[in-house]
Amino acid sequence: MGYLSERAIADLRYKATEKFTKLPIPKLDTMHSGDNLSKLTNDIQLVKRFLDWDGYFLILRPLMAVATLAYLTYLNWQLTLASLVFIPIMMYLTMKITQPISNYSKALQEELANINKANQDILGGIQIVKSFNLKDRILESFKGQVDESVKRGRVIALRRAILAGISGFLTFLPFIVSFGLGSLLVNRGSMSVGGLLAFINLLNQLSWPLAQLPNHIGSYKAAGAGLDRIYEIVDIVSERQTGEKLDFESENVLSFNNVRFAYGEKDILQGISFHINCGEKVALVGPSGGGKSTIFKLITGFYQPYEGEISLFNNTIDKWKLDFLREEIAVVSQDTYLFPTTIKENITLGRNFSMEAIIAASQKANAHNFIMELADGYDTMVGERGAKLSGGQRQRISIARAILKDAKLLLLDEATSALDTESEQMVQQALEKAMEGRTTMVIAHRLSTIKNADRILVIEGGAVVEEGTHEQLLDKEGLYSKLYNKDFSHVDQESGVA
Ligand SMILES: Nc1ncnc2c1ncn2[C@@H]1O[C@H](COP(=O)(O)OP(=O)(O)OP(=O)(O)O)[C@@H](O)[C@H]1O
Repeated sequence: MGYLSERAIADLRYKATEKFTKLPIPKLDTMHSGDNLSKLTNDIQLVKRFLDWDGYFLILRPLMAVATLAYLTYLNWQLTLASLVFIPIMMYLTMKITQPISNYSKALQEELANINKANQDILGGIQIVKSFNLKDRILESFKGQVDESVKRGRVIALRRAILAGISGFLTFLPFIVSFGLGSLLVNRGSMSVGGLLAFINLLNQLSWPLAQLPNHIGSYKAAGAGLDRIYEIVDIVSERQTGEKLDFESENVLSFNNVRFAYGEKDILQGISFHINCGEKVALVGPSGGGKSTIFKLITGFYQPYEGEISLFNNTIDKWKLDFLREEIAVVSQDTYLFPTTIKENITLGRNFSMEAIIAASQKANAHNFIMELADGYDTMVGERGAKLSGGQRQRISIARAILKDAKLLLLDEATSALDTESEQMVQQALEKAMEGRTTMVIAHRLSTIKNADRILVIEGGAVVEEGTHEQLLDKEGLYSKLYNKDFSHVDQESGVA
């Protein structure tokens, strides 16, 4: 049973974790990682406890009871019948009392998941909690959740305790009956003292397993509730796995044709059309919330469905197998995620590259020098989420990653977070190197990137409202010119670029 339980739990863990890698991003947007982790730990633990312990007894004890019952009947069927008259009552009460345990267990597991969520929010936002002095407020609401989980746990404990009491009492009754009735039979000479003692001894082998049954049934119900919650993930329909590996060689790298998209009820893209040819650098600019990042999310196939047509490398996105398509798209996003491992592994992401190639990519990304200054160079551990590196260093690592990937299409989301001037320049140079000779779409926040682009798309309210080069757009005196005058004209004057 131990072997089977370990295997089953490992399979369940793998199945749930694998599912997470296949979940559609819109679905993941609606889930909380604290709840997900709770399912992978607390709920799986419930199932494990049942398989390790109660499952075994749930099979063994009824078998023992049946075998014992057969032998008791053989010894003296009248005494057996009289002693076991209480068993159906016990069974009935057990069923009645354990019935709601699975619902209570589910409620308890949900409350434990809420506690996990709160823990994760507190730990993830610990600097905000401290700097905004949120400690008391947060702990107060956390205490409320803990108290609620205790309340729900107590309801289950109370049911189990009542059950244990009733079953303990009812399993005692057969002994009283068999002692009383058995003594009469011995007096009458229709049973020997030895026979009665053997009967009572055996009766113990029947009533003890039956007395334990409610506990095992309670655990079975709780495990079922845990399993239900795990299957809430496993049963979600995966992201599309169909499609083909098509040819990446194409002059027409990317095109949107009248694309409309909504997050749920909220319309975001209102019929966007544009195309990018091989080798072009196109900058997306426009007011916050206009839909620039949403365009990236559609290109990588993260969000569906949409209206209109999106083509990559001359084929509509639905013809591509997404895994293959993503091989040739490199994304550098604003919030760089680094895994808690070495710098080298964060750049290669587990793929096989020669050290020369890794160094060359890091040099282009302006990262090599700072990496070599670290105690363990490329083998330096970066800490959770890259906590041991500065914001600019993290960005350069993610640029090195993208350069090494050497994908045909680069999607860059320039960071808006403030970096000091030197770090900013380093990142800027790294981005320019990454874009060299590569088809690039960049959500641009820096004037130099915008000016270097072959074309600029101005996005507002989910539509391309202007398109052209920097000079052409300034001449139009439209939205771009307004944005430029508001955000950048002073930069040009200071740097003497204009
Ligand atoms: N996952 C999501 N679910 C629901 N709404 C979303 C989601 N992501 C973005 N939005 C909404 O879609 C709109 C467009 O967001 P998007 O991130 O594409 O804008 P953006 O132009 O990139 O903005 P910014 O320049 O501030 O990054 C916003 O109103 C935003 O609130």
